[in-house]
Amino acid sequence: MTDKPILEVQDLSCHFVVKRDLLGRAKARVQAVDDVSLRLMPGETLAVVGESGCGKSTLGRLMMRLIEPTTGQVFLDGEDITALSHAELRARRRHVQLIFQDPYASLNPRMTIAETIAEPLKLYNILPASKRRARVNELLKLVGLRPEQANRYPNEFSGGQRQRVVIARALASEPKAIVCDEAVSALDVSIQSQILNLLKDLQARLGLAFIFISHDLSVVKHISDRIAVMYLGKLVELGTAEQIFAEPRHPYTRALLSSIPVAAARTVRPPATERLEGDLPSPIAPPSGCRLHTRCPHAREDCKSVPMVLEATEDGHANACPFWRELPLADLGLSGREGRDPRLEALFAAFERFAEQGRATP
Ligand SMILES: Nc1ncnc2c1ncn2[C@@H]1O[C@H](COP(=O)(O)OP(=O)(O)OP(=O)(O)O)[C@@H](O)[C@H]1O
Repeated sequence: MTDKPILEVQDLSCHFVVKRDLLGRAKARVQAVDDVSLRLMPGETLAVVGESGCGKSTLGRLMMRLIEPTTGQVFLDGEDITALSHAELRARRRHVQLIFQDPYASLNPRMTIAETIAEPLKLYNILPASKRRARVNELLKLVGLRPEQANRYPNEFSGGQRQRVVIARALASEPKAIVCDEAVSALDVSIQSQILNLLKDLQARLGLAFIFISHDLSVVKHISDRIAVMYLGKLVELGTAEQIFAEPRHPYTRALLSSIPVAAARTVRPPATERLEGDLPSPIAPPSGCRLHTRCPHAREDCKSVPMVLEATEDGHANACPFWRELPLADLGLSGREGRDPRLEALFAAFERFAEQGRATP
């Protein structure tokens, strides 16, 4: 890895206007992303996690300038893409690709797989028409599909195969980074691990960097180098996957981790010091100070006014709770939880039962 980020966002905010007065002036805004700074290094996987509505997808789209930031900048390979014209931006977009959750919705049902994968080759003028088919075949093989499948339509493929096609199309533009927005969430658990393995394999072969957006901490643990945790548009913690799982510091991260179910049929209720109270506040009028204070089990008076800024310790592990050293922390029992995705547990249990039956049959 070099020390120059492939993608960087600085003080990035996106406030959507959701209500206007008769004169068209903004009356209410959703603070979807608020003052976020992050760097993605070449070849790295950075996960962005948090509850639904915390701003993960908006952040992913801002990184590609698919939506315009309210304030802040996005740098791609050192170049500020928020300052580019739309024509200039189009040329740069090939370097960052986006993979969505739903492989059904992101493929055109009227285009063959070959046409779909060849699209970026044509759009970005990467190859002349005569060489595109050979490249499509290469890309199909790279994602574990067969060139003979190239003339088929998306409806002839399973969910996992379609996601492979989406990945092949993303690779066609030779990106340096891919934003995976809940890229495996819609897939069965066994297919999820195949796609995750494929992404890891492609990363090793092609030196790709990934932003991996997910609400599922047990998925990101195994594939991420670093993890950024978001709450109500703000970054609350940032560290290596090991730091986040071994020593979660922010009460929000701790609550997220302690709510990972331990086993398929058994969930352990987290201790009161690690549980959030109440519902997610409205992002239109987020709480003052630390946005978590209305739900935090450790909240004190100061939290209503304390600025929500990431502070890093020497090891680079950053979090936005200035009081984290003083928190009376319970043992989260993470050694029993880490990576124990309940769906995987169910799958392993099914395998074991199957093996048992096999042994019992003469
Ligand atoms: N175009 C939009 N106009 C108005 N509000 C929006 C728009 N897009 C997103 N939001 C709001 O911004 C906030 C963040 O949404 P976002 O989709 O980024 O969250 P998320 O963490 O990705 O959630 P999910 O996992 O459910 O997709 C939410 O309150 C959402 O309702």
